Amino acid sequence: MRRSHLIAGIGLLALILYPVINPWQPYPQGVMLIAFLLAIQATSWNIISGYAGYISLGHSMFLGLGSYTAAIIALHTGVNPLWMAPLGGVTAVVIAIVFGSVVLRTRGHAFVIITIALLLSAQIVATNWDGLTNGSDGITLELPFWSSDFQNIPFYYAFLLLLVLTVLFSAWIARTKFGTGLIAIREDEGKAAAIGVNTTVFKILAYGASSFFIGVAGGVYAYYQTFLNPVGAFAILGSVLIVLSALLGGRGSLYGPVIGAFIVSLINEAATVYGGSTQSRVLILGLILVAVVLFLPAGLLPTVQAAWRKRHPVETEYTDQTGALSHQPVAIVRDRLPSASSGPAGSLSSAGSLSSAGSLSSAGSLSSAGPLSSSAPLSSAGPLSSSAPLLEVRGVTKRFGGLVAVDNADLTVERGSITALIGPNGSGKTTLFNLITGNMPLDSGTITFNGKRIDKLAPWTRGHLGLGRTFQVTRLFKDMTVLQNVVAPLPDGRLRTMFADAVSGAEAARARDLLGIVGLARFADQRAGDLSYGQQKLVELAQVLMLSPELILLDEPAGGVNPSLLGRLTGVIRELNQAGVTFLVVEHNIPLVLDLCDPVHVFARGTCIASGPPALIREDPVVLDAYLGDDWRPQDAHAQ
Ligand SMILES: Nc1ncnc2c1ncn2[C@@H]1O[C@H](COP(=O)(O)OP(=O)(O)OP(=O)(O)O)[C@@H](O)[C@H]1O
Repeated sequence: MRRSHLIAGIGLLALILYPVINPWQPYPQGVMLIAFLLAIQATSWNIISGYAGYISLGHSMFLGLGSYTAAIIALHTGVNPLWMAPLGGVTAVVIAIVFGSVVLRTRGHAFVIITIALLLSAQIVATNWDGLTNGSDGITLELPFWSSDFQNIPFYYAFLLLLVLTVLFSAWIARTKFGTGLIAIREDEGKAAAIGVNTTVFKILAYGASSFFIGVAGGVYAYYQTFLNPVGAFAILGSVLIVLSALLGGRGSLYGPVIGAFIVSLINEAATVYGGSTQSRVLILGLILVAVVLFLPAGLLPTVQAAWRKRHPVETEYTDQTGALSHQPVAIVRDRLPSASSGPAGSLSSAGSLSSAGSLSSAGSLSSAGPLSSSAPLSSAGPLSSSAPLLEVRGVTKRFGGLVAVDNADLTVERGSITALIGPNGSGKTTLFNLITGNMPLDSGTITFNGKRIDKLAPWTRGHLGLGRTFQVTRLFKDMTVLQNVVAPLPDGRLRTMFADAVSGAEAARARDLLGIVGLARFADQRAGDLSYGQQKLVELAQVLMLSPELILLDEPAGGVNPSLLGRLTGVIRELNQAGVTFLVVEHNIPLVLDLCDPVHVFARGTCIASGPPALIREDPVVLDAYLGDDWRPQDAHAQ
């Protein structure tokens, strides 16, 4: 990255000096400033479509909105449109946020089509709102007040300045938790919500942020052109050029859209000049688009960077299944948990059990007894003295069409327990997890967490309240590093938290501590997708711990995990439980469940048919029937 910044800095210096060295050449200056304009648009587009993964094919709408705003105000007030350009940015942001709050409810192809519809609607409004826009006759502005001898130079520097600001803005976003959240949304929106990312607000803000500098540039562009009409201002080809630039250069990277925009602008200009007709450029650009999609799906910059990394490999550690075990035995976990002297009653004794001074019913929360590291409380757990259950599910039902996946189910999770939820395949366990964490809405019933009704709350709000979960199949953000994955969760929805540095000192230290607890600290800087499946499960646990959860829902933690790593996993669960974290575990590995959990709830056909300590559950004929007999029905449980 440092090398990229250096090259970008040298390139910028050359661009600043170019008109000084070559002041009397308006044509190349004009070509360059149009390239800057396209780069501003592609870099802005990258925020919503590259970082967050919501592809907009109507982004040139914001250029038109900025142009019209500056032109209309200039026309009515007599002020130079250049000074009105920032208002073009404000208009773009307002429109983006208002419409974004509606259209961002869609995703995939639907979102792409709606953004095109928005662009065309803007064109229709501009054509028909004669009183404001002068309709299809368009608006003619005064010529620039400076000499035509160096007419392009002020525009050249204005667009270059805007481009620098846009790139800095985009780089800043990428460094914040907001940026990490956008990438999390792109990679797995459901997972992002589960780790506290308010996906609705993030997407709307990203759409707004992606429009501002385009709107400002639109104001400057109106003055550069001195004429604008609806067809030119809201042209679909403009949007296609933006998308092509970002795809060619490298969507999601910082400098990729800029590089792509420079290339596309030059090809566009060459095709227009040498291609015989302006239509030939459409054909040429279309062919380039096809070639990029087929042969350069990641874009130029990421492909070059990958080739560079291949030629200059960095020594990385081999991440075998047992790599974590061999270097960080479970015992190290104890060292990182609060010692008896580090906090009030309720700390762990050196033996790893509760000291006599504190029990699960002591007034102080174990989590508040002391952080895992000096900076980080393990859990935001409320007072453990409360005798009320931590989680209560009452009469919850969820239907998928005619299938009743969860049928009037009740479930209680006591504070400080490791509660199991077992049952045959398809009995509704994962669906119940999804209902508890808010990944899907329930049809009826109530869910109370820590005395508060949560069944109507968004998944991220439940996360902020202290409800964490892991998934049946790990859902790490595979292209982020292990450390970035662990710092990705957001503990609250405050703007201050959102715009804090993604990997800041104290937080990074806390994340490394948590990785130490699961025995993977030395893999912090490796790509998460390169870890073994079992290691990814452990990273996911560390990730959830960043939210300081009171209750962690583990969906099949042992599934697909090498037996050697399984010992570490259960060891970590026990240690965390002793430090105050409550667990609800869905698991098919029955020996593991009976060893680790108490109580055990048994689910069949969407409802709880038996509950009790493992010794009783092991012997229960109803449970054996539910697992073994296909013809079993819930009423059989009552008949026994
Ligand atoms: N999104 C969905 N749409 C339709 N049906 C679904 C959906 N999710 C789950 N189901 C159905 O609901 C029932 C319960 O599924 P669920 O995944 O909750 O069971 P489970 O007990 O977790 O199973 P397993 O142990 O195999 O993971 C199944 O019949 C499943 O096919």
